[in-house]
Amino acid sequence: MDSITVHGNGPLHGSIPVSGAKNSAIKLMAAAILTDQKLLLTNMPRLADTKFLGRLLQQFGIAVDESDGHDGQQTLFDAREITSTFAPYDLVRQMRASFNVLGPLLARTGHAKVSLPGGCTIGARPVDLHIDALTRLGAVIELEEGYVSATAPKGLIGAEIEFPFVSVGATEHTLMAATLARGTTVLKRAAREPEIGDLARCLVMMGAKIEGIDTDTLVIEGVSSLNGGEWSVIPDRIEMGSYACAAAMAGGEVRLTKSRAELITALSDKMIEAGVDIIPTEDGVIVKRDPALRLKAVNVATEVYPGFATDLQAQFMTLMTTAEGTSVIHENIFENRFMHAPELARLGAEISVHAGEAHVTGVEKLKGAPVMATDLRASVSLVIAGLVAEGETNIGRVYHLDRGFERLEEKLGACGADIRRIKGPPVEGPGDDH
Ligand SMILES: CC(=O)N[C@H]1[C@@H](OP(=O)(O)OP(=O)(O)OC[C@H]2O[C@@H](n3ccc(=O)[nH]c3=O)[C@H](O)[C@@H]2O)O[C@H](CO)[C@@H](O)[C@@H]1O
Ligand SMILES: C=C(OP(=O)(O)O)C(=O)O
Repeated sequence: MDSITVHGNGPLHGSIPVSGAKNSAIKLMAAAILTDQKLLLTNMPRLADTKFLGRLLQQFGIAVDESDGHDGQQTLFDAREITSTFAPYDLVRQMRASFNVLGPLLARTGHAKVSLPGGCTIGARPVDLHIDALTRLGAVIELEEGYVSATAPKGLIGAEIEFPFVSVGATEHTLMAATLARGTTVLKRAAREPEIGDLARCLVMMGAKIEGIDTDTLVIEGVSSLNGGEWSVIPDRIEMGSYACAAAMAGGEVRLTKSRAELITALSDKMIEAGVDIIPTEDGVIVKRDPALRLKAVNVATEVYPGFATDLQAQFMTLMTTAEGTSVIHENIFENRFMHAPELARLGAEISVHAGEAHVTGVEKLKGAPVMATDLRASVSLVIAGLVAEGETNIGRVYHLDRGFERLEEKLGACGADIRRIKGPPVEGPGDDH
């Protein structure tokens, strides 16, 4: 199991290219199941999660070929023939988003058996909304021995579905299935995250008929088959926001490229309020902070898009650990997403957590210590803290980080960070506990 060591060594200066979005790439990969033609995804991040989902797709008989192309890293999917529609527990347990193959398999072949994903450290994360929505589309679903067995004896049939609350995964899952359903599907209270827009636009490129993209009501007119094609994955706003927090924490000037400023507006607004300079550019932002000036504490509450992303909450909490004053952070999406707080406390942060609320009182200095990554975004929040902590911070269990951050040491190292990976024995899959 690898670990990462960081020595706090002052401001960052340089440029970081933002990779393709993990949370878009893995849904686009699932969309490859929907067509018997080739789908080429460009601007693909190479991450533990994409590698792992690639292996699951191969198990269904889908050819997956990674290469370098005109738009950087790319992967070609060929789902001409689906030879298996079974996703075993061992493969789904290691990555929750693997569950999202259920709808596409069902829509394409009429049957699928996929393991329930189970809980993870950030919350229980049930899939009841996914199952209810697929049932509304005419799927016959049985739950037995931890598996969801689904059939669509007459094919999927369009329906009007109003989600009881906003779910990113359930919106994407139902959207994919509905593209091949007979008739019209209306999804109300749909999530509007940019990754859903990316998925919907790729599906339209493949021949799907979707209206209302980027709104909370999606109208899908089912078609009998989808085509292949080529699609470039949108930039990863969570990776971009994480590096913005890193630059703000360490001070200095970092240019984030290959992205779009508006993808992180909710975060930028809070960072500006705290005293960070964020300058939009043609392909991203410049993040600037005079290391001699202390940031001000500001409050945040996580919300569905376009609100403040839960996936940036841990990183922002780290930023607040050395700000002047007390910041109140509400986590409204996941019931247990403050696992990084006790780890940050090991570095000297003053944080108290009660239910869904954390109070962070800024300290003058953090001090290096051994800490443990508990989930993906928690792990990067510890790296960010390590950039300013006096002495050495060693972060264990970085297999969590490898799920979603491509070449992190290289990207931060190029801006002057003193960061290195210490190799340990390999971990099978993206890791067990998420
Ligand atoms: C791979 C991926 O894209 N993951 C993202 C996705 O996760 P994911 O799609 O799992 O998140 P959801 O939006 O579905 O979850 C939101 C809330 O709804 C609950 N819920 C969800 C589905 C359901 O059937 N029943 C239910 O109760 C969840 O437990 C959670 O409390 O959106 C989250 C919220 O922006 C992000 O943090 C994750 O990074
Ligand atoms: C929680 C995340 O991912 P997943 O939904 O795959 O666990 C994340 O990307 O921060």
